[in-house]
Amino acid sequence: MAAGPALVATGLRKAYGRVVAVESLDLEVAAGTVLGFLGPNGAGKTTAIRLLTTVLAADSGSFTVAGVPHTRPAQIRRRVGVLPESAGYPPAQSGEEWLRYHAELFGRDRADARGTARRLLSDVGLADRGSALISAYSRGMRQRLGIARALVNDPDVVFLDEPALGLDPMGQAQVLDLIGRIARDRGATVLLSTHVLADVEQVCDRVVILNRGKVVAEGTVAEVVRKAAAARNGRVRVPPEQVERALGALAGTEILATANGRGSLGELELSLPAGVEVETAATEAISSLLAAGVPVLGFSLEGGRLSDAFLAVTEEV
Ligand SMILES: Nc1ncnc2c1ncn2[C@@H]1O[C@H](COP(=O)(O)OP(=O)(O)OP(=O)(O)O)[C@@H](O)[C@H]1O
Repeated sequence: MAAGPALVATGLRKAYGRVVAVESLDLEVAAGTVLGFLGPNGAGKTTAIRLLTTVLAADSGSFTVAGVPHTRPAQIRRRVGVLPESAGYPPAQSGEEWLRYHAELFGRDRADARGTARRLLSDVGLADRGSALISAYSRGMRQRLGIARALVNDPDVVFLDEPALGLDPMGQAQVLDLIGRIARDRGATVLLSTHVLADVEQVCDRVVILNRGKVVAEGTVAEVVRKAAAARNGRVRVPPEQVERALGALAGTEILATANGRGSLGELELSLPAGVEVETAATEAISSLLAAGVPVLGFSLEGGRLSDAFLAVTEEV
C-alpha cells in the first residue's frame, strides 16, 4: 500500500462533443476509505471512474492513483480493480476458469492463478460454485464474481460501479458485506458508485456528491447531512406536570416549542428556525430547562438523512 492519499484528482475534465460529462473534478481520498460516489443520472460518475481507471483520457486536469501519476496509465491499471457498470461475463466458462484467466493476464503462473482464483471465490462466498458455468449463476453471484475479478491483482484502489444494481435484498446485503471486508481485510480503498443511499450510510466512511460533472458536497455522511440538510425538528420529554414550566423556559431560547398532541404525556414538539445552528440551539434548550428546574427525560432531534442532503445539493433550480 502506497503512503499518502489513494486518489487525488485536480481539475479533471471530460467532454463528449458538446456534452461536458466531468467539468472540473477535484478529489482527495485517503487510503483505506470506502467512498460513496453519488450523483443523479448523468452527473458524470461513470465517466469519472473511466478517467481514473485510465479507460478514457481526460481533456485536461491531472490525477494520481496510489501515488502513480496519470501519465503512467499502464502502471495505474496494475494498481486498480474495476467492476464496470455493465460487466460482461463469458457464459461458457466456469467462475474459476474466468478468474484464473484474469490472474494469468496479470502475470501469475498457472498454479498461482489457480490458488488466487480459489481464494477469491471463497472470499466472495462462491467456493462451492467455482466449477459451475457462469451462465448458471444468478445475477447476485455474477456481481460477486465480478468483484472477485476486480480483486485478482490485489489492487490498492477498487472501483465499483453500481455493484448492487438489480439484486434482491439478500444479494444486496452480501455485496455490502463484501465491500466492507475489502477495505477492512485488504486495506484497499473502495470507490462505490451507487444510487442506494441507505447502502452508503451503512458502509461508506465518506461521500462525494457529483452534480453536472462537479463535486457539490464532500465529507463524512454526518458532515454532508449537517451542511445540507440538518435536523430542523425534534422532541423533548419532561414530567407531564412540568409542561407549562418547560414551555416558559424554552420561550427564552431560539427553539420554538409547542405542547401539541402529546403535551399531556409531557412531550413537547420542537422546531428550529432557519439559520439557527443545531448543536448550539439544542444545548441552549437543555440548559434552559435544567436551569428552570425542569427534569429532561428525553431529547431527540429528527436526524436529517443522506437522501435529504442529496436532494438539497442536486435538485434543479
Ligand atoms: N460515450 C458517450 N458519448 C456521449 N455522451 C456520453 C457518453 N457517455 C456519457 N455521456 C454523457 O455524459 C454525461 C455523464 O454521463 P455518465 O454516464 O458519466 O453519468 P453517471 O453519473 O454515471 O450517470 P448514471 O447514474 O445514469 O449511470 C451524460 O450527460 C451522458 O449522457
